[in-house]
Amino acid sequence: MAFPIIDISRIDEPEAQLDIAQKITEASRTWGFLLLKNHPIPNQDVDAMFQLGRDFFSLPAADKDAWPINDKYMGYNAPLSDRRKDDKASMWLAGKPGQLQKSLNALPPFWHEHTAEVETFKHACHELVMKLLVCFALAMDLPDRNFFANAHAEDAGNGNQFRILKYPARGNEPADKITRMSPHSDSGSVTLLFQTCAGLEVESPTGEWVPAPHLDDHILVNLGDALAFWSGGRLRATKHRVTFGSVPHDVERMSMAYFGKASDDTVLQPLKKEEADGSEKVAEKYYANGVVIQPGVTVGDYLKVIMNNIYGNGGKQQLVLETPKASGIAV
Ligand SMILES: O=C(O)CCC(=O)C(=O)O
Ligand SMILES: [Fe+2]
Repeated sequence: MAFPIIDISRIDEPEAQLDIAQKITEASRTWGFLLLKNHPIPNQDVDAMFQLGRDFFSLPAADKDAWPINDKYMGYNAPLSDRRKDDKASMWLAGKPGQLQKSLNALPPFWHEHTAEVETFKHACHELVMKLLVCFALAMDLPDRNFFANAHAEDAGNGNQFRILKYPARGNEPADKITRMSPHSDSGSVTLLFQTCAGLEVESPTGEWVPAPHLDDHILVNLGDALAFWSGGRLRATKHRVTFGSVPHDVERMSMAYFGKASDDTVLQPLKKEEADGSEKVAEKYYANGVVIQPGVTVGDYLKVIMNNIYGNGGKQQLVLETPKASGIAV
């Protein structure tokens, strides 16, 4: 089954929308990953954001290290600090619109004069996430096309997350000795992923690791566990990882991820799924990244546990070396 590539140039046209929605939703059910072609985010804005990231990461450590990622997903994540093994650095710029300018003390000074640019880019990403959420509801024939989108207001709670990543060139290290990004599924709803070159691998519908294609000017989309659970299994949160097997040893890789998530007070009650015999089945439990999600949990509570697993208590940069046994989630 070929990796899905979907042209969304006509996504706003009523005559074309249902067909595009069905293609996107089918790809999200089978692969949980797809490439968007002819999307509305200007390529020069993507390039400009990558350039900001490049300029920032090339600063001396002293200009970055004093602003580690906080529990609002803002700040810098130095190389090898995620679970002390992934060889990448990242900069988190989360929050609802306007929040970056209000949180300057959490951000390295480099970003202080770029908050407006980042906010504009995040807003464009969010608009696209909303369109995709409408597509899912349309293709699932839900009574309200905004069923998912309404829970994803851009200015709700702590807002959405945006992350710029840099994976250094691997130099003389053997490609298979380095973990770039450990296998994981994303935790929220819809992730938009921009990349400067290949390197991402995803679990195919038949369970093998396969490279996600890298095509200029396309956006990769994948789904997170909260939405997969909520959809009652109609959407798949696919495991993915980053290796450098397919990237020349002297090439660094950058990526940017916009993580659209439902507002923290959203209660996850999985949609019922009709079985072949006409009976209705509801998912009772769902395992994701060492955490159990059960019906009735809120997105906020669930994400808190995930954050804790990756970054330690309250996101205060106390690292946990082992993922704790599934616990803590209020169910
Ligand atoms: O760098 C990439 O391509 C993947 C990033 C990713 O999976 C993540 O940030 O969750
Ligand atoms: Fe991811």
